[in-house]
Amino acid sequence: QRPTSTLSPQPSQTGASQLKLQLPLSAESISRNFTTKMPEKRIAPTIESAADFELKLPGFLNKNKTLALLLDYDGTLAPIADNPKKTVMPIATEVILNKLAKHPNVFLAVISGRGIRDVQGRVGINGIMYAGNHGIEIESEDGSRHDYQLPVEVQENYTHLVKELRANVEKNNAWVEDKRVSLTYHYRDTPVDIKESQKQVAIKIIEAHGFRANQAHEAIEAKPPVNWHKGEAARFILKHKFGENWADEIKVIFAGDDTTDEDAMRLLQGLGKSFRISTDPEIQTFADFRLARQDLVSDLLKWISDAYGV
Ligand SMILES: O=P(O)(O)OC[C@H]1O[C@H](O[C@H]2O[C@H](CO)[C@@H](O)[C@H](O)[C@H]2O)[C@H](O)[C@@H](O)[C@@H]1O
Repeated sequence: QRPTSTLSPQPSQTGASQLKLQLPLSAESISRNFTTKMPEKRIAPTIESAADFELKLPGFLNKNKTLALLLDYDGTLAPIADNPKKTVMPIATEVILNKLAKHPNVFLAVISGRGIRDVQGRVGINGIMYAGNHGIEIESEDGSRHDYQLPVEVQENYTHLVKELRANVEKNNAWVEDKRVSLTYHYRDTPVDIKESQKQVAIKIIEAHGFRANQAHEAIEAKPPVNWHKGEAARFILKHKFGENWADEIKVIFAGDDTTDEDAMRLLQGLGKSFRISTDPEIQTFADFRLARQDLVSDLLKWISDAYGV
């Protein structure tokens, strides 16, 4: 039988007595903790071509050092499609990703807002780590699970939330994607003149149930009110795989395109390099770089595979 574990609540949920468990262990990490400024969003330097990766990050990659590559799925590995069932990864991305997954010095994890089985099926690579539902569900390469346990009250509120959204705003071509612990309210095909008002009603219902409403692409992500998100999931994955001092041992790259990816970009600031995919030159982000187009993700992977001799 495969091992399972329940992820422990964070200090903000359990009281200060648990704070000591959060202290980093190495002297280097402790000093980094005290000298690092609070991360702030800003307009990040832009990467606009394949050549920009090495130009703007000279010598960052080193084939003798392990690289943890943490990637979002929708809008990152696969371009945004008008329906979640229609997404596909470009062939170039799929080919390089499969090769990188086999490299002994590359560790690959996909961290998605989708349900975990959904994203696993779409990426289709065995033997890598996956996180679904914005990190609430995590599955290691060997199939062992590390699920964040939602409080019973939150689970009950979730059930009511799905029902109420369906009854009130699942209309005019808008629909609810129920992912068991979080949901996405899709309104792309709602007529323009009622789109905004219907979306605002959906947000009110989500917030009335204590859930967080995050803007996504023609959709609202309703996430449970817990201190667990893609950032905590990324940190858990890195600790689980490489130990407490992961930041001293490995290189980390994260790429994502959405507001929910910003949690990972924020927590990884100064510890790795992150890329926010966005066509908006004014976008404020915690990422180190903005990728001007989704197709630059294939170039990012190519830059990595060249450096690692894949
Ligand atoms: O964290 P991700 O892997 O980026 O997943 C985020 C959400 O992606 C999906 O919705 C988005 O992509 C769809 C397909 O391109 C698009 O039709 C939709 O408008 C986007 O919001 C997915 O349906 C959600 O469950 C994920 O949370």
